[in-house]
Amino acid sequence: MSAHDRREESEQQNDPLARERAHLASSRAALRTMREEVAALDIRDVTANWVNAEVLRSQIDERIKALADLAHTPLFFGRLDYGAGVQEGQRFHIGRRHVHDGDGDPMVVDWRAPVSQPFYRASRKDPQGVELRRRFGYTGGELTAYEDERLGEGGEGAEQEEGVSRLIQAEIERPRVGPMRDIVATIQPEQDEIVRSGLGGTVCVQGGPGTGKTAVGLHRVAYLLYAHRERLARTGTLVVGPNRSFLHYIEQVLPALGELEVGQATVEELVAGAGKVEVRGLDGAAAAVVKGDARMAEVLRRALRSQVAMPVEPLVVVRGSRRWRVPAYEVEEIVRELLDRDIRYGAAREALPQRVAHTVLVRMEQAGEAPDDRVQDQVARNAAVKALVKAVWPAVEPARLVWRLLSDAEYLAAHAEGLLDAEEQKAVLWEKPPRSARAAKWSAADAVLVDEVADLVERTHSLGHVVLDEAQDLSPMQYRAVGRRCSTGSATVLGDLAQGTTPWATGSWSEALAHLGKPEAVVEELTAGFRVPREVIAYASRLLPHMSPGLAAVRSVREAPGSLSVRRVDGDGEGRDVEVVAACRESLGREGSIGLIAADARVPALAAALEAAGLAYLAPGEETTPDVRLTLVPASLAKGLEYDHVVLDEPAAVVDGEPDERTGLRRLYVALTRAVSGLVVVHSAALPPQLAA
Ligand SMILES: Nc1ncnc2c1ncn2[C@@H]1O[C@H](COP(=O)(O)OP(=O)(O)OP(=O)(O)O)[C@@H](O)[C@H]1O
Repeated sequence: MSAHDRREESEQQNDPLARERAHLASSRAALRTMREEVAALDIRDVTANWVNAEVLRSQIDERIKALADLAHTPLFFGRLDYGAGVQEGQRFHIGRRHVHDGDGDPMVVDWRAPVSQPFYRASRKDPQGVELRRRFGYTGGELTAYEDERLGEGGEGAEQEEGVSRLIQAEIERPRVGPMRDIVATIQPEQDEIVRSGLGGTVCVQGGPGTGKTAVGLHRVAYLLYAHRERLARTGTLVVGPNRSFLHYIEQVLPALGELEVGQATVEELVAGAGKVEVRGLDGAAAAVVKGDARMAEVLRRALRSQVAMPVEPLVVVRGSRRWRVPAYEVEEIVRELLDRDIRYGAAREALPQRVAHTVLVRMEQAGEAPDDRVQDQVARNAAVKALVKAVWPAVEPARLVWRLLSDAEYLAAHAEGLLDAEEQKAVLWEKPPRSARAAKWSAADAVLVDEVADLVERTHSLGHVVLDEAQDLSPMQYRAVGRRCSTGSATVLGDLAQGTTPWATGSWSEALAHLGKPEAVVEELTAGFRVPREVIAYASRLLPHMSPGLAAVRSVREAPGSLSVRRVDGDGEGRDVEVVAACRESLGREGSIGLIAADARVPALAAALEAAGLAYLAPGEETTPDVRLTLVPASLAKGLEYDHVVLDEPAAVVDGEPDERTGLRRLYVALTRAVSGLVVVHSAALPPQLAA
């Protein structure tokens, strides 16, 4: 060892930060070795078969990808030193993935491993065997700080009674560029309980804006994939979000956690794929409300069952010189029995010929013949039996059935009797019925109806786990559509009743969960707000009693003095637009992302104003870059998104852009709660009185 090395070693021993940096460096080296080992695997030794080799190769490629060392995601973010107990004297560095040294000893443990759990849960009251918890701070990939909490007896440290620690605060306020990031280093105890809850049960999370619902849902998927990797690899997992721009915003979180296999879709995409109808039409609110109502499920069920017609003539099967006759009432018995059983229309249709053939077989036996199974199959395929099935239990094309219901007033009336009143029936009927199912301009709600019928005909494939975000906005029929995609699995349902902005938005989680088919799900509440500073959330919460009475305001963990500014511009709108552009420019003088949120109808005018001022801007879902950090956001797309700084244009226009006041106020509430560091409200019209109060 050189004198220089010796000096370095002794400095490290005295300097904890230097020691941690050294551990980081050796962990990275170990990760590199792990990657090289995988890359060097010679698959010729293990498989001679070409197909197997291809499969193995792609698995190895995946593994290499998963072992990548990402420059901007620190390899570990925390450390636990256990005191007395099962893990006595053990020390673990906690990170996004497991890293081990040449002897197989862990250098970094995965945050999802059981030994990591106390990192998120232990407190001074309940240390869970932990002596010391250390959190690391990074600047541009460099380990630059740490924060200690001594949880053992008489301990002291960074833990605070109120609010969150300094590092967490800094993490939340770290300027945003690009898509949503993970929160793995700073998951809070109440969030962790949800993240680590078991795969078997469905969890529903109610939480105000910025309480971390989306973050928690995504981390739960990552956790479940770790804890039940094989099972979920077989059954699949899916994240359902409200629109594409939202899905783009969250799409990097799971890959950053090493999970590359999770699907993402909007409800519309889910059902359009299955029902094979393309959504090209729009419904008025009245039609959409009825089409989304759960009573429609019964209308569809009745219509489908009405396709089954009782036989009127006996079945006559000719085989060789003999004729076998089954009277109509006997066939009817079989049909009724199939109708009574809880099986899909399609499955019953497949079972019918075998059942009928069986009665023929019984007759043959009674006549002294000794037919075997092959004979039953032959009879089932006999032309007379086929013709009977076609007449009695016809094949159904789901889109055609829905087309007929929405086109034919009498047909609808026959199946909606006692379920939908005359006005409701009128609301769903097409004014000008398309000539065929193919020619129909299906709406989003129609596609859900087709999907429901498709499921009645043939069971929808169920995934192992589905995360449903912004769930408050789904209609009962949409809940059913999502529910059948996790009928044998479980779900994480995330939402905020106060942010419901559809005419059918759910009023209670128990109702929503019943439609989803998970009435036994537990409803958890998140109450601590991470995104929005205290001053801003207090301002937005003025709306709560007017739009969602009974819901408690979010308790923000962050104080950011000066984070709210409300600017009134006298005179016409031109002055206001100038002020809006000025506010955007001012925000651009700070670090991070900027969202200009405005009523949808105001977007074109503001786009023109930004262009005239030479300010480049993006649409929601387009990734911010260091060069273009401003996004022009129509209020209807703001849900779920966030920006470091928000400029909110004309609150009254946001409220007026909605069909009713309650929806308008909720839309405004969403817009007011997108800011992490600062909100500037610019208006020339009077503020809505509920906000001005
Ligand atoms: N424990 C945490 N540590 C650090 N940041 C957090 C934590 N929890 C939440 N956040 C941050 O707070 C912000 C809001 O989180 P998220 O978008 O998940 O909230 P939400 O409840 O889904 O909000 P909304 O109702 O508005 O959709 C995000 O930037 C998220 O990273």
